[in-house]
Amino acid sequence: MIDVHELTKRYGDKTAVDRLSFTVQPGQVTGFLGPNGAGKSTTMRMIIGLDAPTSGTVTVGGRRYAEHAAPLQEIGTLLEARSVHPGRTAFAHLMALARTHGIPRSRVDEVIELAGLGSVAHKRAGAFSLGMGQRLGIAAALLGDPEIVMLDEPVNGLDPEGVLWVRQLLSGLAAEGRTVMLSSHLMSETALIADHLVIIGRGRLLANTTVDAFIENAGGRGVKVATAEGERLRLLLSGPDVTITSTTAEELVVSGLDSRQIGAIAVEHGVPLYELTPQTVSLEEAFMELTSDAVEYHSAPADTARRRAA
Ligand SMILES: Nc1ncnc2c1ncn2[C@@H]1O[C@H](COP(=O)(O)OP(=O)(O)OP(=O)(O)O)[C@@H](O)[C@H]1O
Repeated sequence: MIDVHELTKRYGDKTAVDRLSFTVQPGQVTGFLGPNGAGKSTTMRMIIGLDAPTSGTVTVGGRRYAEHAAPLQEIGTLLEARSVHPGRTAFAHLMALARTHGIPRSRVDEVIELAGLGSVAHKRAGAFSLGMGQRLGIAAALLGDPEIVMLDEPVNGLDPEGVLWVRQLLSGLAAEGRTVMLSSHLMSETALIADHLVIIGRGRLLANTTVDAFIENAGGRGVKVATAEGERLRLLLSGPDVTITSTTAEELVVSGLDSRQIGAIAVEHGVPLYELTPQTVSLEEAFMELTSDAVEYHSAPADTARRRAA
């Protein structure tokens, strides 16, 4: 468990983190969200003692980070994906880290496999793509087989296969009872990976909620379905936990069933579909609404910018 209590960090006049309190529980994936500059990295740096709080406390597994004899085995972190010597191979980088903690070579081989780095393990890390660098960072975080894993923007730069890999990896770690925290500034992406959300803006806590509750508040997990047989499909999909609204005769928004279930029912009854789209827009909008007062730099709406330029 990570326990953040009344944590505050000031840089001169700037308050980066403002009396922030939350806990990250074991057995689930917690998404730590906020717009750029919200204070996520600063908070994570304080969690592992890279920055000293101005006030407040934070403990990792019941103790301050510095009090752990072998921190790598307590909490694995990815904070700066590119903090690898570019001339070193992935293997050499992980081996060097392992030696500082008495971790055997067999574990290095294991995390290389786990991170899908087998074919590039002996290539210089400086030549790695952003995605490969992220995988190496995640491999390093897992090296000590830690009970707590904290990753800063782990899916940044990953292709869809990489995002899926991170998702499966993190939910697997959580299922083993570990504490998993990842930061992001992308709501819809995080909602796919996380079970719980801690959302901050301007260093302050804005929401501490389950993903399901957040989605429910944002209008539910709707799926947009378009068909020429709207009325028939509505009857076929109806059920006690299903809500269906329609914007036009050919368009339904369904909650309570996912797109896979809707597609299967449509095929079973021979109803042709033109569109079957899980709606994530409302989620992103709800996040933007929640954090809008906390965004440091607002961009002008596109039409205002165009008018100004004209
Ligand atoms: N060393 C520093 N000195 C002065 N100000 C800082 C320092 N580090 C961070 N800040 C400021 O503190 C605020 C929070 O920054 P932080 O990097 O923690 O945000 P973030 O949520 O991680 O953002 P991003 O998503 O852009 O990484 C920002 O306004 C930032 O400019």
